[in-house]
Amino acid sequence: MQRYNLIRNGSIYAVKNLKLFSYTYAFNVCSNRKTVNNMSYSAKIGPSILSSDLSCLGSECVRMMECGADYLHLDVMDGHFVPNITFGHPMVECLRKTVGQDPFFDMHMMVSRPEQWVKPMAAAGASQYTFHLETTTNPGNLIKEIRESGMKVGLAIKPGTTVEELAPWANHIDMALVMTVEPGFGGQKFMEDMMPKVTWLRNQFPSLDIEVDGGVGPDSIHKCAEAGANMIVSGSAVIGSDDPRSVIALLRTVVAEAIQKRSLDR
Ligand SMILES: O=C(CO)[C@@H](O)[C@H](O)COP(=O)(O)O
Ligand SMILES: [Fe+2]
Repeated sequence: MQRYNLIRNGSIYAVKNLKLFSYTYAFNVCSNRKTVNNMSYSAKIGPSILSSDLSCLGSECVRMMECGADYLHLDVMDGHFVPNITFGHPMVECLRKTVGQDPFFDMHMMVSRPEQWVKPMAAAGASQYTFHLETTTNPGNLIKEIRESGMKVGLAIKPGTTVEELAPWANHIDMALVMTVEPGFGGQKFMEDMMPKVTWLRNQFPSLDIEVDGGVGPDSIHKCAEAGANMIVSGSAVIGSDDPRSVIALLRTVVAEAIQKRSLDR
């Protein structure tokens, strides 16, 4: 019942924007892509597999891709930067063999000394290396090392870190990650008070991929989309659902509609 209501709300939102839909049909939410007004990002949903049965990670990754995920968000925790431990590059190597070369692996590196895992993660098949600004004194050098290893660069900030601290690096990275929970555990409550960071980043850097992570699901996606996030990590809301395909589709539709609206408002 709850899912039905949310989807209905999504439809009401679409009807309100019917006028926008008519003359932008060529690049509407069906293609999930727009390139007008120098904005070139799209809505992407990346399930966090942290909430899945960890003894079945390979099949869970395959299942998420089959349910329409755009990418996979893999949470690496070292028990030092965060009070929890997950897995490292050997697991990524196994997952890559299981899912094949296509799925995009966004590595959320919740580790101290992220420099030490760049090369092993690249060799294991990681697509993007998202490190925390709080963990290094030399982000510029780390960004360079990640690029030289052939991966995309993501830069994450914890709730207590200001977005102004991230800003000097924004033109040098592929994606900014605004954490919407304290990193360390899945299933926490979404922190709505992080949304001004997303809004600020979207205004300052109109083409940047902006990811939100933590407590994001059908109840919080409208806030994220309106603020300007386009890469959506969702763990328990997707993995714990009886119908992950519908949840992924709903999240993507809400974000795609917000992107389209923003492009036309400019
Ligand atoms: O990085 C983290 C937590 O530290 C996240 O990726 C969570 O694992 C997302 O799970 P939900 O909050 O959506 O359940
Ligand atoms: Fe994460």
